[in-house]
Amino acid sequence: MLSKIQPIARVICQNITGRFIHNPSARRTMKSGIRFSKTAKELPKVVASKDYSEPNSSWSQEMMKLYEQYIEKTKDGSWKKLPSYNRFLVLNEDGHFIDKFPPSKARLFTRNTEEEGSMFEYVVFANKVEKKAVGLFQSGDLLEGPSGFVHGGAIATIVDAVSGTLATYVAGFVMTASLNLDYKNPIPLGSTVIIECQLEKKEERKSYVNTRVISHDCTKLHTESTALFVSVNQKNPYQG
Ligand SMILES: CCCCCCCCCC(=O)SCCNC(=O)CCNC(=O)[C@H](O)C(C)(C)COP(=O)(O)OP(=O)(O)OC[C@H]1O[C@@H](n2cnc3c(N)ncnc32)[C@H](O)[C@@H]1OP(=O)(O)O
Repeated sequence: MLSKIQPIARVICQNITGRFIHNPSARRTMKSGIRFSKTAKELPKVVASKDYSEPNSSWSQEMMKLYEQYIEKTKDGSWKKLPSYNRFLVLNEDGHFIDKFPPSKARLFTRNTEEEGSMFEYVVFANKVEKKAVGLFQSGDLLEGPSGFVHGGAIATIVDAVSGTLATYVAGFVMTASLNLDYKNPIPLGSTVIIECQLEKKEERKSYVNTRVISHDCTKLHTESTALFVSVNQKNPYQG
């Protein structure tokens, strides 16, 4: 088992709480719902990789200004900046990687390029008490749909990613069961928008999230969305 998982372990390192798995011998229950048992000490050390939600030179002034506003909000502990990597680590309840983990070339769809600014530049902040998340999203040239505007599928992707992050943050491992979008106004390619997500209600395994995508200056509503996320045993999604 160990020889199989070592190559994967070098690449991935994420849990949604932002805590890295640098101490495999620790026995604890992660807030994400991914449970580590004492057998986790058999796992190789997992090394942190790049946090793609850190600012880079492609970020616009608008993106940076909003980022700094939200960083300010993290200072009293009410909001938390969630890190973002290009793989998602899933362990079973015994602390081992699940059998059907994607091959090592797999990348999170929204983090699949090293070319800064070309696709999805985004960062997510979350407030657990208020059950809210805010995504700051700057669209890159490779996300074009209608000339000069962002593709509707790319908008759905980033709304799914940010609202799904909120659902994961409050409910643990989830899958998107439904995602409904109303496109109100096109998003200019290259612009920065704010993605505001609110957990509307949670009923047992079901988390309902409402989302609004607005312009960086809050003057225009671009998209509205409702989504249902269903909590699943983390082993299920990869069982054929
Ligand atoms: C770094 C972190 C990043 C996090 C962000 C990630 C965002 C991206 C997330 C994704 O893209 S996930 C990929 C896209 N989604 C899928 O491929 C999911 C495919 N569907 C499934 O796997 C299953 O249908 C699902 C897990 C959603 C539910 O199957 P289950 O067998 O586990 O549950 P079940 O069918 O019993 O439904 C549980 C409850 O949800 C309800 N439900 C399920 N699907 C529904 C639906 N579509 N609409 C309304 N209700 C639904 C269902 O009625 C039931 O309600 P009750 O408990 O009240 O009876």
